[in-house]
Amino acid sequence: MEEIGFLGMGIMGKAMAMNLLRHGFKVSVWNRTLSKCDELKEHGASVGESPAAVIKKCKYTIGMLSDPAAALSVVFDKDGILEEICSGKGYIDMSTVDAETSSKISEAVKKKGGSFLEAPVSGSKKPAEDGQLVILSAGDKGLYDAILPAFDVLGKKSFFLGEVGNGAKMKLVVNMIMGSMMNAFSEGLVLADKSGLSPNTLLDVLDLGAIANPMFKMKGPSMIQNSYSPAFPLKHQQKDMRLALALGDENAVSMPVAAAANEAFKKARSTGLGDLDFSAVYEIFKGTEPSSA
Ligand SMILES: NC(=O)C1=CN([C@@H]2O[C@H](COP(=O)(O)OP(=O)(O)OC[C@H]3O[C@@H](n4cnc5c(N)ncnc54)[C@H](OP(=O)(O)O)[C@@H]3O)[C@@H](O)[C@H]2O)C=CC1
Ligand SMILES: O=CC(=O)O
Repeated sequence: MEEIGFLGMGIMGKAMAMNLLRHGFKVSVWNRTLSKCDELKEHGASVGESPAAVIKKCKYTIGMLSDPAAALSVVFDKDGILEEICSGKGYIDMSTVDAETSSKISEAVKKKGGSFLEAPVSGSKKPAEDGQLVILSAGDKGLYDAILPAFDVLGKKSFFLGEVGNGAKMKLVVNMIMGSMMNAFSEGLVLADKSGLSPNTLLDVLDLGAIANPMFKMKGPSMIQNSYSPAFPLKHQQKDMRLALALGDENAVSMPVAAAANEAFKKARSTGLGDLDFSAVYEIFKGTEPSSA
């Protein structure tokens, strides 16, 4: 396949670009903080000086940016994607954003003759490293078909969900559920501890029953040790709760559980936990500050 552009070398983007390199793809990368491209360069990537430069060089470019503001910035700002996107080129935004942001980008790219696919992912740092993401794409079907060889490396399953916005909405619903679960899990760990039970035994019991899941299994032991090295930063989980609640507003869906979870994530952010893993919301329920990160 032709050289693939990759914008955004954060936790996810770096792992995904590395994975493409490992599988023999030629990759051209860009990151706002340029030094984060160094490791990729050592592994054979070329480095572009701007999003526009990467788009100019590559037929297909992937973006993995933090939030709607960042996703819009790489498209619309100076030296952004719109300066070079044209007929025959495609942009694939894998960031988690709302449907409105995605539609804005899609319209602008299409107006320049380019094609657009949104493709947010489910799965965190480790699945990104291992090529085990779940890819939730929507938009241009031709672009989806063309980029599938790369998706097959990045993910274990790719969905095509139809018109732009459907991928974004699906991702927000999934993360709304995940954020709410993390809150219930944290409350349960505190309740076990305060009522004289062993949180470790709780993990064993949970893992054998109907609500066993990879998230409890993976995050539980480190949470009990107050260890929150970021795989999925808490500030991004709170962004996803906020965007999911807005989707609930638009559709008049009452979401009291998600609203309460959002408050806990907001509180965690306000106490300086935003850059830690989203499981650090546990500290809010314990009513303590983390002793280690
Ligand atoms: N981490 C995870 O487990 C998962 C994350 N996601 C989603 O993927 C996306 C990326 O997440 P993750 O990699 O964890 O996030 P990080 O915070 O690690 O990385 C964010 C990236 O966005 C860039 N960025 C931020 N603001 C701007 C801006 N204004 N202009 C240009 N670039 C900008 C950062 O650049 P710089 O280095 O210069 O700050 C960095 O490359 C998010 O939408 C997140 O919700 C989805 C699934 C899992
Ligand atoms: O968006 C986060 C994830 O783990 O999926």
